[in-house]
Amino acid sequence: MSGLVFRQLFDTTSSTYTYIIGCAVTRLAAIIDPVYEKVSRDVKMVNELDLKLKYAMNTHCHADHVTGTAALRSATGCQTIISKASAAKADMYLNDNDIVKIGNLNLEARSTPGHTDGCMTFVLHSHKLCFTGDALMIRACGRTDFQQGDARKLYHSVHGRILSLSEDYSVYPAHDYQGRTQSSVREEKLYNPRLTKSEDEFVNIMENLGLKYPAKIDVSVPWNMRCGPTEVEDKEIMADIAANKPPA
Ligand SMILES: N[C@@H](CCC(=O)N[C@@H](CSS)C(=O)NCC(=O)O)C(=O)O
Repeated sequence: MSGLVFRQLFDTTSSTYTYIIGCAVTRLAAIIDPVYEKVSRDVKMVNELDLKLKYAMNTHCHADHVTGTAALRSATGCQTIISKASAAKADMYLNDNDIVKIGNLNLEARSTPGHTDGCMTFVLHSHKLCFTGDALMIRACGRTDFQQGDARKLYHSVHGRILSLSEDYSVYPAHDYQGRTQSSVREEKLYNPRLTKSEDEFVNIMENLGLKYPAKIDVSVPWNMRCGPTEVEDKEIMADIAANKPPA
């Protein structure tokens, strides 16, 4: 990928993908959807790639893991970013169609609500990549039964803002639970078992997913509304997260 330094990292506990996107010329970088317990790994990787972290961003206020964005700011001096519509705390807030400049790279922020109101998909047109968070997953999509979940909104977000990209765009989600790493707009248009259906059928599927609530929802949402802990992988905080104890 000419001009781009790109890594996909995985957290086995929450099945979260974290992405590093770096400009090969200026060495400036952004990290998307970092996990609190993995911040040391991420800082090491950024350093080994000879990058300087400019932004730590979230696609949305996650409900299943605590974000590493504020800890990355403490460790590297980067700025934290989330959508304005998320109502979560950060240094910078994104609105629909905003562009995040990372050296010579331009990352477009597309509002894709439905899993939460503040969900954004980040699109790197120069390299035909999109980071879909929990809006579009591989052969799946984000659930719509809590936070501000709305299946009809999600259906229109995914069709209007993601599957409308050209078919050769690669799709990188925030999670996969079956070991898959990436997809494409073409594959999801053809094979997504939910989004290939009519809107009404999609709503029916989403109302009957029968998923348990994420184990860490009660600790993740309050932390993520404040950008996560500022301490880097603090043992007591990690023990509290493991014990489902929300921030004071
Ligand atoms: N078991 C996991 C939570 C799994 C889950 O609910 N995943 C979410 C995204 S994280 S809020 C989702 O939208 N899943 C959709 C799907 O079809 O799997 C846990 O306990 O954390």
